[in-house]
Amino acid sequence: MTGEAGVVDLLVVGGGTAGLVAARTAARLGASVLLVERVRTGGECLWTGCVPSKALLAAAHAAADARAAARLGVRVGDGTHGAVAVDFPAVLAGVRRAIAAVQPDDSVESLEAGGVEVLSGTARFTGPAAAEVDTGAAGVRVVRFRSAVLATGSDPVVPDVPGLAGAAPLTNEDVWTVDDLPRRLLVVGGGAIGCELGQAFARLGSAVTLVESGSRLLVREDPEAAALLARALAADGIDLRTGVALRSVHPAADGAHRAELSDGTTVGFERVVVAAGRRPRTAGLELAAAGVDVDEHGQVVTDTALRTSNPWIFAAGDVTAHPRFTHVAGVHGSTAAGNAVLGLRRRADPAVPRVTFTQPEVAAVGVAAQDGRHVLTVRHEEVDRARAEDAGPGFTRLVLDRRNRIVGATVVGPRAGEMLSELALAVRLRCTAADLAGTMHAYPTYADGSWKAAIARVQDQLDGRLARLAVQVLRRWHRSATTRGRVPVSRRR
Ligand SMILES: Cc1cc2nc3c(=O)[nH]c(=O)nc-3n(C[C@H](O)[C@H](O)[C@H](O)COP(=O)(O)OP(=O)(O)OC[C@H]3O[C@@H](n4cnc5c(N)ncnc54)[C@H](O)[C@@H]3O)c2cc1C
Ligand SMILES: NC(=O)c1ccc[n+]([C@@H]2O[C@H](COP(=O)([O-])OP(=O)(O)OC[C@H]3O[C@@H](n4cnc5c(N)ncnc54)[C@H](O)[C@@H]3O)[C@@H](O)[C@H]2O)c1
Repeated sequence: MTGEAGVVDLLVVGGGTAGLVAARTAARLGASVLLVERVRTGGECLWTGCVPSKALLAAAHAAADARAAARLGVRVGDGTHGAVAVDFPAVLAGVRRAIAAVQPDDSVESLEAGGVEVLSGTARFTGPAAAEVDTGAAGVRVVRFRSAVLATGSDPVVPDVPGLAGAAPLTNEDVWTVDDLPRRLLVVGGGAIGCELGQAFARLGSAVTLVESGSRLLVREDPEAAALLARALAADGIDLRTGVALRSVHPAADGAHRAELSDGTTVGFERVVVAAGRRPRTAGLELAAAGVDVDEHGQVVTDTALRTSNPWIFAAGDVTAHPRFTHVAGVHGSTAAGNAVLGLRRRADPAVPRVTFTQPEVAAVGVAAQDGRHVLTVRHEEVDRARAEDAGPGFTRLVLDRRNRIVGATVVGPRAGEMLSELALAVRLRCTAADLAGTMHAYPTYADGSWKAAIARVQDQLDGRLARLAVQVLRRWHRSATTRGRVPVSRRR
């Protein structure tokens, strides 16, 4: 059966974060909006990404905190490491509850209440302003559109390693469905997913080996932040193998497997999770028919206003070359929809905050420390809250440009992600170290770290030759003015 609707103002392909926000934004602007989703609205973040991983980490961190409580004089059970019991099915039930709690916000009902028409099916382009949606039993629907937002997300990459397929590798898409806690878990990849899942499973009781082919974890972040995280993961019992790639996988006794690594060593495991990067989801979309270009990695190419090579088609979220985060998908979805419906050229904000939700959290925004920039670092040893809580190593690092504007920051420690928001605002508003130093911060908070760093910079400048001269002149003038009685008595000390 083929049906043809009238021309919609905006076709949105994909009902993950980017598509949901794009559709709602356009509907709020009065446009007629059709959102096509092939599986279920909510996308990766809700079902297989942020929400389940943060729920799993909450359980894992609770187990670790209980084990570490004796350090603060609090005994759990008989106080031994094994006294903390993890009920893995109950942990997974908690993960499902977390998803169910968030799901209504992303539901078809909430979209429809916002004025969005939702069609369940798989879209493909048939021309620069036309698409077909295969709805399964209800047949194919032809859609003509004035503009469109592509928001089809990304798939996990499973490397073509001999024998790996035989070990039934898990990815973020199905790791939530394992019935039993794996006794030995191999994690392939030391990016955000590998670090978060690796720490979660280690803290819940699996013996985890993490293999990363690069020379360190979190390759896009500050090297010292990555080093601190590596120490923390090792303290959780994770066997970290960096600079080593997975070469092949072989069956072993009792349904287990043996991995051979590029350094000649082997690792035994029951289950393997692959977190080795992402691939944009464009297969079957017939982008060529729509005149939409992709780059050599298959990512949809956009300009700064998120417009593709077809001026009426925009793209947002993981399918583009932009950093793969939910907040990026949401903000870019909104920007793309606004530009598409109103004909604007608003730019996507380049200052992207990023947080890896391990313990310690690793949070960063803007540019990393590099030559030619002024870098200020305050370590946990100088932050009273960290000292009071015996928080372990961590730091705050600010990166300044030549005019003392904050252009980047990295924070490693408890609640680093919460601290980051102030620094993201500082980067966006081009605040200087003096602006941050002049903003009173509550004591004792971890944000003391960034405050102290900014104050140190201002004090540094006051120690400069010109500043010292200015202070001397001011003091002399003040002294002579008070002597001559030109300054009111109330201002004299
Ligand atoms: C384990 C994990 C943890 C994460 N944690 C975080 C985190 O803590 N914070 C953070 O910011 N980010 C996190 N991310 C990243 C975040 O999940 C993604 O960046 C974000 O969900 C991308 O949203 P999207 O809308 O671009 O894509 P998606 O959410 O993947 O949505 C795309 C949608 O398009 C649909 N679709 C695809 N093709 C078609 C078609 N032809 N027709 C119709 N529909 C189609 C798909 O079914 C899907 O629903 C995490 C990712 C993972 C894997
Ligand atoms: N907290 C968060 O915001 C959060 C959490 C999870 C994921 N994410 C997003 O999801 C995206 C995907 O995450 P990811 O961790 O899969 O990708 P990634 O690209 O960040 O990391 C993948 C890692 O796997 C390594 N690798 C690739 N092939 C390998 C092999 N054969 N053997 C050993 N190592 C190998 C790579 O060197 C790389 O370091 C990230 O870009 C991130 O933005 C965000």
